[in-house]
Amino acid sequence: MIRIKAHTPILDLSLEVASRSLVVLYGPSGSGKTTLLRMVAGLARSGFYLEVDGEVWDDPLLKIHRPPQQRGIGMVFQDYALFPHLSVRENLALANGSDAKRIDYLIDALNLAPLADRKPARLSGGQQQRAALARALARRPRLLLLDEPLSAQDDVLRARLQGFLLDIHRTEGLTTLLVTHDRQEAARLADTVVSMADGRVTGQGAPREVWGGRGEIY
Ligand SMILES: Nc1ncnc2c1ncn2[C@@H]1O[C@H](COP(=O)(O)OP(=O)(O)OP(=O)(O)O)[C@@H](O)[C@H]1O
Repeated sequence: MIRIKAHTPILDLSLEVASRSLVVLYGPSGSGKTTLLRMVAGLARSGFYLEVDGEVWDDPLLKIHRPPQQRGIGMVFQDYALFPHLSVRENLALANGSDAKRIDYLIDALNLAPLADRKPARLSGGQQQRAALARALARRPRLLLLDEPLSAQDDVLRARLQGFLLDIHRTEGLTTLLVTHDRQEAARLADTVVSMADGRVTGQGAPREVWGGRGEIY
């Protein structure tokens, strides 16, 4: 279970989601989705309590703050944050240099094989996004934090990568928090949708509970 209670000027919410579930954060621009992911990642420090599987990661009263590198997370934020002086393969190796098989698997699964020796500046936006996703997975995280991870992909690749994400989420027993603005993507991927507006949670449940029907656009 992930439990978070935030009382900040930007976020005012109390949220519980099950471990090993794929949680989609859904809401208008500025509703606080990225801020919530940054809190779980350990990139924000004050005004919230966070507990993951019974371990307290942030508690302002007890002055507890677990550093990001000790959280077992893989993350893709909107700036990708790839190291510019390293090739795709070297970026992945920095995350998990001891597991070449894992790196080869991810390079292949994310359609990066012909690009593995290129530096980020010589990649398209969609290719950089896939490299960032590969790097997030390279370190075998237990918690995956994805801020619109497929937004720069074409429709065909996007559908295939949704399948890949679902598959790796399930087979590796990950807990995944994913932001998307695409309701069909949310309906396909989510065990649970958390809808947000103005820094608050406005709904939580399976896609059909939150949106009705089969969770599709209507
Ligand atoms: N560094 C910051 N300093 C002050 N306010 C910020 C900062 N970053 C974000 N905000 C504000 O916090 C609120 C939530 O922003 P956040 O980026 O979490 O929204 P979001 O739901 O992820 O939006 P989007 O869908 O556009 O990415 C917004 O009102 C935004 O203006």
